[in-house]
Amino acid sequence: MLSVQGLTKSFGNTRAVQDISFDVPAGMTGFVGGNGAGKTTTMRMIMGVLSPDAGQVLWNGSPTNREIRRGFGYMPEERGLYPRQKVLEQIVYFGKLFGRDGAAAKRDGIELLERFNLADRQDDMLDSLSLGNQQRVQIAVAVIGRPDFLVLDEPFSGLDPDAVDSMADLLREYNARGVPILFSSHQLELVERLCDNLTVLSRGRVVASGSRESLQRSGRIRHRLRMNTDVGWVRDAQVSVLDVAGDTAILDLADQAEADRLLGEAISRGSVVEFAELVPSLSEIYREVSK
Ligand SMILES: Nc1ncnc2c1ncn2[C@@H]1O[C@H](COP(=O)(O)OP(=O)(O)OP(=O)(O)O)[C@@H](O)[C@H]1O
Repeated sequence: MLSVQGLTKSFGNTRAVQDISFDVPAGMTGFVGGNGAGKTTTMRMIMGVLSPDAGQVLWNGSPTNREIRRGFGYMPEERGLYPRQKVLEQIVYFGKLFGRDGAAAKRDGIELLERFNLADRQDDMLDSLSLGNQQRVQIAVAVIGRPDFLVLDEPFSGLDPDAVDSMADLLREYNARGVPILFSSHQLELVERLCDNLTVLSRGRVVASGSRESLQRSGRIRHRLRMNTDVGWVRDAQVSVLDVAGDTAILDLADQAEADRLLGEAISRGSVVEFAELVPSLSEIYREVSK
């Protein structure tokens, strides 16, 4: 597990991140936040590209160093590949930098290119590929060293739906092998689809962090009541009413006792068609904590 502890970083007078702490356990962790929230700065500190003003990064309980970070795969925001180098050569080159044997890196590189439908482009120059395809090569480079941990800065941006799916499949596979993944994204529907955990930054601070389950249970759970009759009466039922429209009401109930009381009153007034908890989606949680 990776732990970020109290990281702080300023650029001149700009406080990019301030005393942020969160864990990246096994599974996939979505790292979200508005423009300038501090995601890239945090990822760069995790990778040792930037040094923090304060705080530390732990990997399985030990402070990270160059050697530990050699086991981390990274897809930086500024996609740092060589435009005038052949695709496969480039993947093999990075594989060797990560200590892989050349032949093994070549074998894995070809397999990765096949997965991304790029096998026939392996001897082409990188800059002859479309941007989306260059991004697929960039992810191949991030995983060619067989990383223990993956840090991916906006891996899905600019990809078409097929490329998103093949990227997502690849990440799930690494995840299943026990590689924790931290990825940033502005695409909340993807975060919703892929993530077990979520960390939300807002203006350089962590405003929510944890498993999907714990985050969904931490706020107040809303309820939807639908009856075979008008539910306008809930306005006088001394509960917090978020919305009423005809036969349906959305309610913010304090606890089980309040839910039981409301349901009892509903039954005494007609037939209850639905009385259900509305568990928030990760996107809703994101919007709520980022206000
Ligand atoms: N090298 C730098 N020099 C000066 N300011 C910087 C530098 N890098 C980041 N910042 C500032 O730090 C803050 C956080 O930026 P960062 O790139 O980490 O945010 P982000 O969450 O990745 O944003 P985005 O979603 O727009 O990529 C911003 O105010 C940014 O302008």
